[in-house]
Amino acid sequence: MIVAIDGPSGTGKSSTSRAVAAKLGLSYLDTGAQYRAVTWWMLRNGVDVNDPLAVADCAGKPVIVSGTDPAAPAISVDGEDVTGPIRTQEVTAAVSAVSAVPEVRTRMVEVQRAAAAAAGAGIVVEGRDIGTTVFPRATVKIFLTASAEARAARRSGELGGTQSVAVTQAALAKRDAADSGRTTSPLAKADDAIEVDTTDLTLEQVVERVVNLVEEKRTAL
Ligand SMILES: Nc1ncnc2c1ncn2[C@@H]1O[C@H](COP(=O)(O)OP(=O)(O)O)[C@@H](O)[C@H]1O
Ligand SMILES: Nc1ccn([C@H]2C[C@H](O)[C@@H](COP(=O)(O)OP(=O)(O)O)O2)c(=O)n1
Repeated sequence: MIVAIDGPSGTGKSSTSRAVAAKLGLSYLDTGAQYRAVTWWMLRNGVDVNDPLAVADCAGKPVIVSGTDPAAPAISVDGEDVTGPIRTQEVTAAVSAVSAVPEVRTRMVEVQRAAAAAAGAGIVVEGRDIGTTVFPRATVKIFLTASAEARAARRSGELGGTQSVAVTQAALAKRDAADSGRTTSPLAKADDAIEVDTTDLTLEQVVERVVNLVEEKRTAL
């Protein structure tokens, strides 16, 4: 059982995926955290993140290990826990450039498929290209959306008011454009994904909808 949850930033992928995995007794994988971890490694090692050749050259170096427990998702690079450090604005600003490099993606997709193969009951995997590229035969594919205003308000809330909603909205738009516009495996809705607009739904409502969709599919299998 593979549940693929894709969508742009701030649509509720992480919160929804964790809650759905916990409710259904499935594993959970945050692929965005993996791209952030590679980006953190590049910055730490002085690699020019805007030079795709330099990034490609060392794409195979960082060893990324992701926990798959929805109650405590953790991620390490070369044995160092980077769960906190991968959320800095510096990493957020650089992650789209790093994740556009094909060599980085090839490496991460291997890690993602291995995590799914190791998950006993099944796994909820969230990202940008899970339904299109990583698991094109996923059991259920969900594509979350929300208005630009709602997404910026949510993210800005998370940053504790340290950044205005307008600045956050501009940064999200820039990242979405880069993620949707890249050549390799861009952010996209799979043809057979079910779109859920979360703008006017509470998190609980979104979780309930996704759990129902997964259970309908399970019954039909
Ligand atoms: N339906 C919703 N309504 C209101 N806030 C939400 C909803 N879904 C998620 N959030 C909040 O929005 C923020 C971003 O959610 P997150 O799950 O990290 O999104 P994503 O993984 O798509 O970037 C979090 O603070 C989360 O609690
Ligand atoms: N499957 C994925 C997941 C994320 N990415 C890239 C593109 C995103 O801007 C970054 C960070 O993803 P993440 O899900 O952590 O982003 P947000 O939580 O929405 O801020 O990683 C990707 O290219 N492919």
